[in-house]
Amino acid sequence: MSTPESRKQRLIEIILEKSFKYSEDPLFTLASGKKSAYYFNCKPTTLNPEGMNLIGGLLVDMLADAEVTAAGGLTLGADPLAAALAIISHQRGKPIKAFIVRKDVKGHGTKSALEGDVHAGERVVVLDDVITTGGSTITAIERVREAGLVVDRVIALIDREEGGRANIEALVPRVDAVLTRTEIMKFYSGKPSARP
Ligand SMILES: O=P(O)(O)OC[C@H]1O[C@H](OP(=O)(O)OP(=O)(O)O)[C@H](O)[C@@H]1O
Ligand SMILES: O=C(O)c1cc(=O)[nH]c(=O)[nH]1
Repeated sequence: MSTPESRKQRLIEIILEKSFKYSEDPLFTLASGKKSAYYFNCKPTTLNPEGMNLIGGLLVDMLADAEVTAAGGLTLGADPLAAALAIISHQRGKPIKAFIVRKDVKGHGTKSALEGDVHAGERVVVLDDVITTGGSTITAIERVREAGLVVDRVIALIDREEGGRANIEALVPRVDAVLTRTEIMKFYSGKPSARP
């Protein structure tokens, strides 16, 4: 039978196989403008059927005691996480709705910043696939609050452990990560010289 630890272990394997990239020349440019020799392109994991199923289950476990009605974050990284959580939470009998925070407020029609069946006063989780500086997550938190929702906590798939978590903790009481960079890199078998 699978345990949360064995499911996390399998998720790490998928991330290392599909999402971890290393390059010293050229370096990756990050959302914050920082440069890095490594990059987690999470989409091949978060859009993978097994990856989605594992992520949805792990998020449901992490939210077992949370009184929240919905989860979502800044598009695009958060979207597959929110969808996976919505489906698995429904299957487990405690549904958590998905929502999407637009990068740009829609210029016509509803002119909305948030998409989904969410309403002012609801208690929600803000998701992100990666936290580096926390800037993207903080943008999502601000938009969510502007819409009148209450942020219960933040959950990221991967915390790169570069200070972003502390930046978010200044705004939200609780910030969790499914995995940290350290937990993932323990299982990286690339050249030692290529370790971030
Ligand atoms: O903590 P930060 O310094 O903000 O960096 C992390 C953010 O960077 C990536 O988003 P990106 O801007 O690449 O957008 P995408 O998800 O639309 O690809 C990732 O999905 C996080 O949201
Ligand atoms: O900081 C970022 O922009 C970033 C880092 C990373 O590893 N993965 C990602 O999607 N974004």
